[in-house]
Order: sequence, then structure tokens, then C-alpha cells
Amino acid sequence: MGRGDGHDDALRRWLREAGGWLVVDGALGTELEAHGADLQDELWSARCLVSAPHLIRKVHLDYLEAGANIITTASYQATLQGFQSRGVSREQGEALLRRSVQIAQEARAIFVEGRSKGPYAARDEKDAVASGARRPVLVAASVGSYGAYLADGSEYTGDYGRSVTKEALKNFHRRRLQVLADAGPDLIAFETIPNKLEAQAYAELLEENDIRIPAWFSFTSKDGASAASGDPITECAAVADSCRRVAAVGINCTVPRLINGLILSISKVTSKPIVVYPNTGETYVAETKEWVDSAGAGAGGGGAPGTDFVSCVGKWRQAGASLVGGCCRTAPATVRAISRALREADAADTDDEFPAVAVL
Ligand SMILES: C[S+](C)CC[C@H](N)C(=O)O
Ligand SMILES: N[C@@H](CCS)C(=O)O
Ligand SMILES: [Zn+2]
Repeated sequence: MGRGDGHDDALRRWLREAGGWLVVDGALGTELEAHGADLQDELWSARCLVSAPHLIRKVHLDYLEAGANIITTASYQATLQGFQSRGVSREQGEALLRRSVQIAQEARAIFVEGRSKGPYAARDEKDAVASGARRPVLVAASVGSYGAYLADGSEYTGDYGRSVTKEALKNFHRRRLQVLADAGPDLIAFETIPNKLEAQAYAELLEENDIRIPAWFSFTSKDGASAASGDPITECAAVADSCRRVAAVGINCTVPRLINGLILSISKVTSKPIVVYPNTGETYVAETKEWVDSAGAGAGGGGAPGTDFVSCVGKWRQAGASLVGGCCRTAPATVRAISRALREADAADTDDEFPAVAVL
């Protein structure tokens, strides 16, 4: 198992300073939708970079207030090629990518400013660290997979067809990745990766473009043993493990019941931190861009997404996850509950170390 030689140190340091775990935010796209944004569009959430940047900032802020340490930008489905097919020039497209990072940075600035003045402002730095009030607040630039750009749900199948080679994937992502990295995020989140080929393309791009911002690789799975394409999850995670630029490896937008087994499999091939942020367990129907419950019925559109999986967070932490959040259809309430569950898992751990002794 590879150990990073510097590129993953920042994330390990943030984790150490935070006491071992960090809370990732919840869904961005579906939460924008819950606030009334229309994502029935090939650009999906990236559409809001033009139509509703204020709403993106609000959702980021809601997650920070709910306890997220990491907010993920609205660039998941923002690609130069996607923008171009809508008549957006290359320059304007690059500006929108940079804007996605700026919006998250603005939300962080507003949050940090409020935190230092609010009623719970810690009296000094020592108090602040002890109370968790100074946990890091980080911006992760989202890079959605090629399948996200295709807008046909293929981030959940990994079926890109034979003509899509590793070189083609590298060419597709290269400039977008560079623009996002140059915008100065703290992390780069390669999300919803459905196959090994795309992970290999990302790993090579990180090296070739000398991207020094710590990245995480996060895969989707439908069966708990492999990435969505059928490539064994251990092989996919091994690609991430062997790239010194990758700071964490994990799973997102996958049903909660598969997460524990996937953490255990990933931990067999890497000692890098493990990130998990499942969806609510509903299924995405690409044709209608809607979510249905496991029985195939409509998932209730704007209804409050569940926080059901939160009872598993302690178990996931024990299995080896150190970054935990939510993906599609989760909400700030989910993140608040995750944050509480992680604190409780810590407390339970401490109780184990110092068992109560009735009689001395
Ligand atoms: C994470 S999925 C729900 C994003 C939307 C998808 N790429 C589509 O355009 O249909
Ligand atoms: N960060 C993205 C992931 C979609 S699978 C979002 O939450 O919209
Ligand atoms: Zn998702």
C-alpha cells in the first residue's frame, strides 16, 4: 500500500487537527432542486451557476451551519464541452468553473466571519479547538465523471462504450481540472466515478498537470463488491492508492446498505483516509431526472429526504471511514445528524478506553 509523499499530508493534518474525522456536506444538486431550482437540463446543477448562484451559496452555507467541514462546489456537471454545446464560449465556461469555487469560498467567508462573532464564539483558540469550533472549513472542487456530462445516468453504469479510451477521458477532463485547480480550492473531489478506466485517467492527469491540491477519488457501486461498471472495487481503489496525489479514497452516491462492506474492501488495499457519502437509497431515473424509491415509486419530489442511514455512521467510522457525508437527496438535516453521530462515536470510543469502575 502506498504512503503519500507530501500530497496527502494536508488532509491527514486536517484530520488530525479535527480529532480524526471530518464531516462532508450533503447533496448539492438535489438540494438546489428542493429549493425550487429546475435541473431538467443537460447541465443539471451546473445550470444554477448561471441562473441561481445566490442559491448555491445559500445551500453551501446551510451545510456549514449544519456542521459540514467540507463543502463541494457546483462544478459536478460543469464541463467546457457541456457549456459549449449550449453556446457558452470557452472563456465564459472557464469563468463559470472558477465561479463555482468562488461561490463556495464566499460561503465559507460568511460562515467563518459569523462564527467568530456569534453567541458561541470561543473565548480563545484552546477553547475553540477543544469544542470543535475551529474544525477546518474546506472547499472541495467537484469533478463529476464523464458519465455525468453525458447526462444519461451513466455515472451509475460506467458504460461509456468502446470508443471512449483513457486518452479520450484525459482530453475530456484536462483543461477543466486545471481551471478548477487554479481557482484555489483546498481539495479536488473526483466524484461518482463508475469505472477503473476513469480513475486511471484522473491519476495520470494529476501527475501530468502537476496538480498539487489533494484529491479524493470516490466511486459508485451497485453491488457492494465492484464499481458500477463491474470493475472490482479493490482494483479501483488500488489505482487511487498508487497515485501519490490522491489523499483519500471512497464511495459516494451509492445506497447506504452497501457502504460498510465497501469500506472494508477498500481498507484492504489502501491506508489512505476513506471517504463515504451515500445517497438516501433511492434510484435515479435518467430519462425523467427523477428519483424513485426501491419499489420503483416516485420518491416524493420535494419531500424531506430521509436521515435513515445516520444510525450506521458509527459502524462506518469503526470500519475505517474518516470523512463522512451525504450524496443525492440528503439535506442539511442529514449532515447535522451525521455530525452528531460522529461525535457520539468518539464519545463511545473514549468510554471504551476508560471503562467505568464501580468500586476502587
Ligand atoms: C448524480 S446524477 C443524479 C446527476 C445528473 C445526471 N448526470 C443527469 O444529467 O441525468
Ligand atoms: N456533489 C454532487 C454529487 C452528485 S452525485 C452533488 O451533490 O450534487
Ligand atoms: Zn449523488
